[in-house]
Amino acid sequence: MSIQTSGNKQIDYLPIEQILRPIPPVLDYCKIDAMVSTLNGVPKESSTCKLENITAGELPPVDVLCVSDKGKKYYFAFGGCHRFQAYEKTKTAKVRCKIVPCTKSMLKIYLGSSVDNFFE
Ligand SMILES: Nc1ncnc2c1ncn2[C@@H]1O[C@H](COP(=O)(O)OP(=O)(O)OP(=O)(O)O)[C@@H](O)[C@H]1O
Repeated sequence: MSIQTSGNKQIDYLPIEQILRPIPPVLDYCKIDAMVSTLNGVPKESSTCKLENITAGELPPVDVLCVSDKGKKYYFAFGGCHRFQAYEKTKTAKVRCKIVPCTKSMLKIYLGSSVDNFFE
């Protein structure tokens, strides 16, 4: 659970290819393998999660920022790099998310002037 979404109980499922990930991941492959095992229904703890906190078959939702621009919605994730890898490895088409409404100028805090490269 994150500070941004602790009060948001709604879970959404977004197609993985619709989520933009501007920051290159730094990966712990043991963690990805443990998450794959959890998604496959065999809960396995990792460096950031104890077995008793795991639900077999699913991973905690990823926070996704949603920006509307010129009638189109754009989705950005700045975290969740291990969960995305686990979803790709298990060929899971939809990512379990918590969606946070955001504006282009808020996004600029993270992306600087390169923010415009992400919009049509
Ligand atoms: N093997 C696992 N099975 C189920 N849940 C896990 C497992 N490992 C970690 N988690 C949970 O997944 C969430 C994300 O973990 P973690 O932050 O380590 O990875 P991440 O997907 O790279 O996210 P971020 O980049 O935002 O840190 C946490 O709530 C953590 O408790």
